[in-house]
Amino acid sequence: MNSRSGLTTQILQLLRPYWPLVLGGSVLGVVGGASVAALLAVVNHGLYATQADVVTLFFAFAGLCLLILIGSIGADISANYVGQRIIAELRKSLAAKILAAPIDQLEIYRTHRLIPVLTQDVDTISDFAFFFSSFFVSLVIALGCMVYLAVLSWQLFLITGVVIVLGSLAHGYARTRGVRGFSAAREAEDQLHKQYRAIAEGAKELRLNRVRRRRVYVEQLQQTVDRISSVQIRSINLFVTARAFGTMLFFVVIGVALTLRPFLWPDSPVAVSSGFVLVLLFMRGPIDQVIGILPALGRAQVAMRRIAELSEQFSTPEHDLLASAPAAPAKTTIESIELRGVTYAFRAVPGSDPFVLGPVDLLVRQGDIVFIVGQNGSGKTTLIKLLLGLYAPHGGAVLRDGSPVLTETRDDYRQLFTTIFSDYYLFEDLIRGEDVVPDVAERYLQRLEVAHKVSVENGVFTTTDLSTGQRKRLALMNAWLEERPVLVFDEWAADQDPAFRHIFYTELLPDLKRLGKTIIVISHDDRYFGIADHLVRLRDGKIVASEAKASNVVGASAVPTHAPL
Ligand SMILES: Nc1ncnc2c1ncn2[C@@H]1O[C@H](COP(=O)(O)OP(=O)(O)OP(=O)(O)O)[C@@H](O)[C@H]1O
Repeated sequence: MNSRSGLTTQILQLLRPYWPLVLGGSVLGVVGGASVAALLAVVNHGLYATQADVVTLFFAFAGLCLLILIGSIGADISANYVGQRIIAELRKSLAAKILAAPIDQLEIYRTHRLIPVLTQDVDTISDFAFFFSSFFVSLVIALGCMVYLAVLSWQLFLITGVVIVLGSLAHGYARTRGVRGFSAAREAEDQLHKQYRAIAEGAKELRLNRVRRRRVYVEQLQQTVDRISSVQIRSINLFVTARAFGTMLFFVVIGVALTLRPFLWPDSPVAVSSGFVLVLLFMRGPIDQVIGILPALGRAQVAMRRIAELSEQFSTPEHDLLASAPAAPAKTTIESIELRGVTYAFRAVPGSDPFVLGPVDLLVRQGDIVFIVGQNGSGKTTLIKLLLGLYAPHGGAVLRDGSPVLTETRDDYRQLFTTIFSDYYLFEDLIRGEDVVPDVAERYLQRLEVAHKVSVENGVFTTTDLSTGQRKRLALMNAWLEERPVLVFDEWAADQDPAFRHIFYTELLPDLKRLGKTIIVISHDDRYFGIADHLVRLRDGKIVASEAKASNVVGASAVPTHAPL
C-alpha cells in the first residue's frame, strides 16, 4: 500500500463511525451557506423594494438569519465533536499500534521519530480539525454565491468562474510547492527532536565539554532550526502571495465587469450590476477564509502522511496483544525452555556486516540458575530477547515444555518471565499478579536495603529519585512481586556495590531458586560463575561452551524450605 492510498484509507476509516454526524453537519453547513447566499439576494432585492415588499422582506430576512444561525452552529458543533473524537481515536490507535508492534520494528523506527508523530503531527491535525467547520461553511457560502451569480447573469457567472479557476491554479501551484516545503520542514523536525533529546539527556556531558556543546548548539541545533524556519517562511510566503493575488483578482473582476457593462450589456437592469458587486464583495470574505486555512490544510496533510507511514510501518501487529486478560490464567509453570537451531540476523547497518546469532541450541531446565556469559557484543542480550519471545526467530524454534512457541502463543509464553534489562524502564506503580500491591512491599524494601529511602503508598513508590543502583533494586522488587516462574537479569548486578552484589549472587539468587524459580543471568562477574547450574558462553553469536553442573553448588533443595524474604 503506498502512503497516499494509506492516507485516504486512514482518513475514511477514522470518519466511518461518525458518518451520521458528518452527514448531518454537512447538511447543516450547506443550509447555512445557501442561506447566506439567499440573504444576499434578499439584500439586493431590498435595495429596490417598495412599501408593498416590506413584510415579505422582513420574514425572508428573519427566516434566513435563523437558518444561518442554526446551520453554522450545527455545522460547527458537529465538526468540533467529530474532529475531537477523531483525534482521540487517532491517539488511541497509534498507542495501540506501538504497544502491539513487534519489538524489532520499534527498534528500527527509533524513538526520536516516534514521539514527534505522536505529539506534533496529531496536534497539527487537531488544529486543522478546529478550523475545519469554518473552512467548510465558507466554501459552501462561496458556492452559494456562485449559484446566485448564475441566477443573476450567466455571463457574469462565467467571468467570475474563469477568475476563480485562475486563482485556484495559482493556489494549486502554491500548494504543491508549499506542501513540499512543509514536508521538508517536518523531516528536519525529526532531526530537531533528536537534538533536543541530546541537550536534555546529554546535559551533564555537554556541561563538561565546551567543544561538543558549541557543536551541538551552533552546528546542529541552530542550523536545523534555521533550516526549518527558512523552509516554512518560503512555503508560507507562497501561500500569502497566492492569497493576495486571489483577493486582488476579485477587484479586477469587479472593475472589468463594471467597465464593460455599458458596452456589452447596456440594457441589463441595475439590480444585476449591484447584485454582482454585492456578491463579489461579500464572497471575498469566505474565499479569503478558505484560502487562509490552506496552509493549515497543507500542514495537516503532511502530518497525516506521517501518521499513515507510522501506521503502515506497524501494520503487522502481534497476535491479540491488547486483548483483555483471559478469564483463566494461562499455565504459569514450566518444565523446560529450549532453543532449537535458533537463528536471528539484524538488518545490515552501512559500513558493517549485520550481526547474526546462531544457530543456537540451548536447554533451560526448571529450577536451574543459568548464566549467559561472553564478551561485549557477543549476542547475550539478543539471545535472551529470542528466549523471552521478544524477537521471533528467523530460523529454528523456541520450545516450551517440548512444544514450539507459535505466533499465537508467544504472548502467553512471555508471561512466564520477569526481566530486568540493562536498559530497563522503572514503572513507579507496583503490580502483583492482577492486584495492586501488597503489604509485603515493606519487607522487600528492607531486604533490598532501600526502605530508609523509599516506601510504597497506594501501590506507588513514594520516590524514584534514587541512585542508579537503588533504582535497579526497585526494579528487582517489581520483578519479585510479579511472581513469574522465570526470572531474567541482564547485568543486574553491574551497578551494585560489592557488598550488595555479593548478597545478590550468594543470597538472593539461591533464595529465589529455593522458591522454585528458574533464573537466567547475563553476567560479567566471573567471581560468581560458580553458582550457576548451567554456564553458557557466547562468542560472535555462537555458543562456544555450555557447561551443566551435576549438582547445585549452593546446595539448595528444589523444595522451598523457608520464605526467602
Ligand atoms: N537493534 C539492532 N540493530 C542492529 N544491530 C544490533 C541491534 N542490537 C544489537 N545489534 C548488534 O548485535 C550484536 C550483539 O548485541 P547484544 O546486545 O546482543 O550483545 P551483548 O552480548 O549483550 O553485549 P553487551 O555485553 O555489551 O551487553 C552487536 O554487535 C550489535 O552491533
